[in-house]
Amino acid sequence: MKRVVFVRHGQSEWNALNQFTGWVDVDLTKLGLKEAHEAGLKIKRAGLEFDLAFTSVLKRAIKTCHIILEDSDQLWVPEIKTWRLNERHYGALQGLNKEATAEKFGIQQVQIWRRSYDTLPPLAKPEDPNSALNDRRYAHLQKRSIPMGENLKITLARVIPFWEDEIAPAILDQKTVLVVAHGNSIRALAKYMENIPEDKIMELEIPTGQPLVYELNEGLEVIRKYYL
Ligand SMILES: O=C(O)[C@H](O)COP(=O)(O)O
Repeated sequence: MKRVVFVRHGQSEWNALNQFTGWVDVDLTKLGLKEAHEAGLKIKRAGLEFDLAFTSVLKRAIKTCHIILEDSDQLWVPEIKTWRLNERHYGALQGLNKEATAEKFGIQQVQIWRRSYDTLPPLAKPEDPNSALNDRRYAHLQKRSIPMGENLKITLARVIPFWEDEIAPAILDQKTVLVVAHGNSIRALAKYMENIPEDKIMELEIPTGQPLVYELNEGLEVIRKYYL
């Protein structure tokens, strides 16, 4: 039987402040570190041994990945980092407080921005200091003509090619794989793997720091899914 384990990073500084985060590269909080250590321990206790780990290019996921591998005594495991597993880019919402934004634009609008499948967030302007990030990571979006902000549909369209090209072949090659990513990149993967319809995916929430195991058959269809 084949296995892939998804873990959303531990609580980040902006999760704690309830701010839209997206591609802003914030660190883990103390609680986030604790969640990562607990995830590592759960994986160790479950006897899960990985052959390969994948994570994003954002430090909250990378650190969670390293803590898990260290605490389960598997720090040797080869690791691949990719922007394709990043959190969805939250456009001009990045850095805004979710509650204050709901007070300004209404709870319903904010819920649409957060959970609608194909509504884009308000787009960030590249020169907007709040969109952070004048850095090379934005070049990935620009080069691919992806707008400065993603909905789940666009997120899925950039996550799934990576699944198809890198993760799925590794699993088919008998490798047990760890994927440490983000709420919305994991939702995109779950939607694809479980064939969850567009109007149902908005109900799926991914908690921080909880290892989610998918058992798969030879054709990579989901047999069973459970949290450790
Ligand atoms: O980027 C963020 O703000 C969070 O990590 C995910 O946020 P969401 O639950 O509002 O999509």
